[in-house]
Amino acid sequence: MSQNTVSTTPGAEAETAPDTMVKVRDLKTYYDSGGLFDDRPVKAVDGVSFDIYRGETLGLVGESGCGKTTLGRTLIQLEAATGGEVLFDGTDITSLRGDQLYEWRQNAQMVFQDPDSSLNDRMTIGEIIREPLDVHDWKTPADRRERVKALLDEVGLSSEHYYRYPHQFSGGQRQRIGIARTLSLNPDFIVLDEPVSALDVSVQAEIINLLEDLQDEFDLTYLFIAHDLSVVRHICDRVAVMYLGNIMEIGPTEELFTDPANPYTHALLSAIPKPDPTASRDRITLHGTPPNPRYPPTGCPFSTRCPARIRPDEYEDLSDELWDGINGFREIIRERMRADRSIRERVRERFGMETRFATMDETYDELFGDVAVPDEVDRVLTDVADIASEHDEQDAIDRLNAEFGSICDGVDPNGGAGEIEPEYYEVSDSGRLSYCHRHDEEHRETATVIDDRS
Ligand SMILES: Nc1ncnc2c1ncn2[C@@H]1O[C@H](COP(=O)(O)OP(=O)(O)OP(=O)(O)O)[C@@H](O)[C@H]1O
Repeated sequence: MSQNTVSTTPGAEAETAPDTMVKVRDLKTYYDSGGLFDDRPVKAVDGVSFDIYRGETLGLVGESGCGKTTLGRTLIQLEAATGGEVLFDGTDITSLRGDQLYEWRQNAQMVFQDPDSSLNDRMTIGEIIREPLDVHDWKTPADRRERVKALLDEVGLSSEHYYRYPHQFSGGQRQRIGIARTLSLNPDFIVLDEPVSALDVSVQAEIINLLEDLQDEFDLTYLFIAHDLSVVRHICDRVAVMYLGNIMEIGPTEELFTDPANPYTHALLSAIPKPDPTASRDRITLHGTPPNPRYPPTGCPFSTRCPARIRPDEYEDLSDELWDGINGFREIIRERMRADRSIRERVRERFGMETRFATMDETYDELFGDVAVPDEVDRVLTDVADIASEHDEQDAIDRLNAEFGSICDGVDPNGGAGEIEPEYYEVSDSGRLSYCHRHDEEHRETATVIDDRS
């Protein structure tokens, strides 16, 4: 992959880009955490910018909890944005209220993952599909009945199903009913939130084919949220990869799958089980779980687990094992800092009694017991362990960062005080974007760094 070092703002290439339907700019959706002692919000979507082109299927992938559903819901205003803009054909829908929002909603709908819980069991199929038409007072009751019958036909059901109830249908048929309801007001844009994940594998392909047919017939634009990357590869024109409320990479599907640019995309793709177990691509083990979105790390959101995290020059030659151990150490200290320790636990600690939290010595032994640690590194790590043992976790992390931190942790290499975040870099001729410092030409490319590890 040729590395293009020009950093850019997503959507900046709009003049030559295909017809843009939705422009998302610095969108944030935070949830109040309702914490008694800590009122920091859950940063479910933490400043994303991207475009959705008319008529395309844009995939949205990432681990559970990274903010996919929240982003999808915010795009159609089922969730209120905390900040930023969602421009649909130029109108910022985050600022619509009352009648205007109600009118606009006809244009954008959502298909939910679980067709069991999204259909009201006490309503007939006809009533369920007709409800949006009734709510919007669409034409006459007779027109509505006709429209519902036509929609039943469109989704592969029949008009006889009008007076039946959801429990009389299979999972796949119920999802067809959900799709018919979604189509009733003739939307332009549909968020498909894991539309086939709850269905039997044998039925998934049928629903995917139906969605593709409907897209062609009604010129629909889809945001397709999914866990299953093989489905995404099959159905999506472009893919956005999300991690901890941020979009890490976005670009054409095939390109992104065959030549990922962002370290997180590498990691996500390497976790796909391969049909051929002897295939050469190595699995990158992602250590730990994603950080809590109430306490995202400083700098790059993926820095705490990144297999290609940039190191300070003097530590470039440390073994990967030791480097991973140091990163794990930092995460454990971060966790301790935020652990929701019960009052009882705190009292026990206060009186020097044992608690369920491992001591720093135990942690240190576990991480570094079997690893060769050069003396100068050992001195720093022992120092950090001592500071953390005194519950000065922030001081311990500051000490770790001062020694081992890099631009990825938000540390300014020029000694500035502000926190540095990555920028988007254009990484291919198609305009694919990746959010990672590695694309700056002064650093080695991600693919090389990852290859060297394996
Ligand atoms: N109503 C809410 N109130 C508080 N926190 C929420 C709420 N909804 C979601 N969250 C939190 O926001 C973060 C993002 O959740 P979201 O459901 O958007 O992720 P996701 O990627 O869709 O996950 P999944 O794939 O499991 O559906 C999670 O940490 C989640 O716990």
